Amino acid sequence: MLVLVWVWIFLSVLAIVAYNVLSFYWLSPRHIRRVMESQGISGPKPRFLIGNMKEMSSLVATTTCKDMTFIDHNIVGRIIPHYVLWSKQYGKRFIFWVGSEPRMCLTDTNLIKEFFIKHSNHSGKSWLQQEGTKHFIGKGVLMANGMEWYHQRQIVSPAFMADKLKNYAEYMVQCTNEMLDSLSEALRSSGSTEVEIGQYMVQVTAEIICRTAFDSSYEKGKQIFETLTQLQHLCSQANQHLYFPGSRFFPNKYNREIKSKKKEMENLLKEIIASRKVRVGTSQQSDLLSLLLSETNKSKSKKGFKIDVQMVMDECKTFFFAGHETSSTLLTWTIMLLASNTEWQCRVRAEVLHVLNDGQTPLPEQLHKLILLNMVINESMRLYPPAFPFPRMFFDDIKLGDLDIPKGLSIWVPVLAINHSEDIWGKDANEFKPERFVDTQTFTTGKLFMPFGMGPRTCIGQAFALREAKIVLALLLSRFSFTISENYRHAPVNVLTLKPKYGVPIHLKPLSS
Ligand code: HEM
Repeated sequence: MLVLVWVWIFLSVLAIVAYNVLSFYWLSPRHIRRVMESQGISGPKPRFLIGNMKEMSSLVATTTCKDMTFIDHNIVGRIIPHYVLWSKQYGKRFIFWVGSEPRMCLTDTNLIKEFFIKHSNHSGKSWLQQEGTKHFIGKGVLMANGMEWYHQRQIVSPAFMADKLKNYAEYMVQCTNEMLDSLSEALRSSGSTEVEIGQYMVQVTAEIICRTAFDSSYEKGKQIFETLTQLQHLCSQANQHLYFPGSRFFPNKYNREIKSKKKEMENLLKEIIASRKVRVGTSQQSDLLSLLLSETNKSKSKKGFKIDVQMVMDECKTFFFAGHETSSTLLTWTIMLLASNTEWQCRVRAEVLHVLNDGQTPLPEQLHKLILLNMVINESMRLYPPAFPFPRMFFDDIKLGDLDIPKGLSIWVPVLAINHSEDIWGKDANEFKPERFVDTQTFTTGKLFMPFGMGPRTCIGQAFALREAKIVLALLLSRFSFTISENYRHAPVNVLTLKPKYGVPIHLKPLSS
């Protein structure tokens, strides 16, 4: 009798699992496809489990296998060739499949605004995205959904208030001056004028986030950054197998390595946390880490949300990643643009020297006056957006403009294509022309420009990132002039952020000489 009960339980569990797998991988995608096709929206035919992943990766492999012949900013066909192909075949709104997840491409300005602003409560990061980043940044604010996201955002927001940013500016200046000193030293010791500037930008942004968010030095944070980068690469390789049910449990090379790297990183984070726990409560520190730690000391909040040590670590990983990868990319591309457009470099330098006076210690109120520099930064983010908003999945059936959107469909906004669209920016959309940003009103009205996302989930570090970019660039411009090296190979690639594949070698000349 007992055996029969066990067999019955086993078969019931098996039936539930089978139904869920069937529903997730077949019934629900089929339903979504039917609903969208009935509204005239179609796309390339997906394959079972892998969707259109194979076509996408082979298209990208073909377009990125070679360098571009000259510094051409027309990079849409290189970075998102599938968008170019499918929008021609199926129109601007089309559906493609990442594994079993259907994503609808959306380029219509009004619908994008409606989607990000009005429907953020009904949408969020999908299971596939969360699984893909789980071992790398965990369930921090970037990947959380619903009330979990809301509470986390409330907790970390004070670290990005205006008064905190003012304090951070001092660290930013200090870290930048140290980086510029090490640049001077590198030139002196090597006897060469050439440096790969990207690595200096990675270092300075890492140093800044370590000191401002975690009150730790780069030396301490360095190991974390290295482990995080290794994890990022391992996870992106392992993600190619995520479309198969249960693939994360396979004891393959990636999963084993991911497990051990994750442990290594969390041990490092635990060390930082333990050393800070001693100080929390005794000091007036209000950086990100102390805000998080003081939350762990509280008993349950009103809504039952409690932050534990794992959550603190996930938040730290999120900020280590989000707080420096994007910023270093922005700085590197901007330097590439200024190094290959020396007329603009001279104009911005003249502004910097005029506004900063001694050029050594930019004050927050002076940064607001760097209008030309701001225009250059915007133009850089338009041509080479460092990050794109993640696709968002609808968790309810909703109406978006004229469309009935079924639950389970994700929206993908091709920011790069929008930023390079001739319909929006004019015939010179692929040229470097910072003057298009002279009139800031343009962007609050017609044009869609969203380097930091939009709506309630907009980038929490936007003001931080812009302040940091202005300080680093202003100080660099006030100490050096630079030109692009003949060794520069123009080869943008998308590896979570949009990066120059071989870095950016430039020739530097100290201004005093
Ligand atoms: C040039 C620099 C940066 C760019 C272009 C950028 C861009 C973005 C974008 C597009 C999003 C939205 C993602 C989405 O909608 O899925 C985002 C979110 C986020 N960013 Fe940034 N970011 C930058 C710098 C920073 C910095 C310096 C920090 C922290 C110190 C930061 C922390 C975050 C966090 C925590 C989120 C998640 C917000 C949420 O979901 O509520 N970012 N960023």
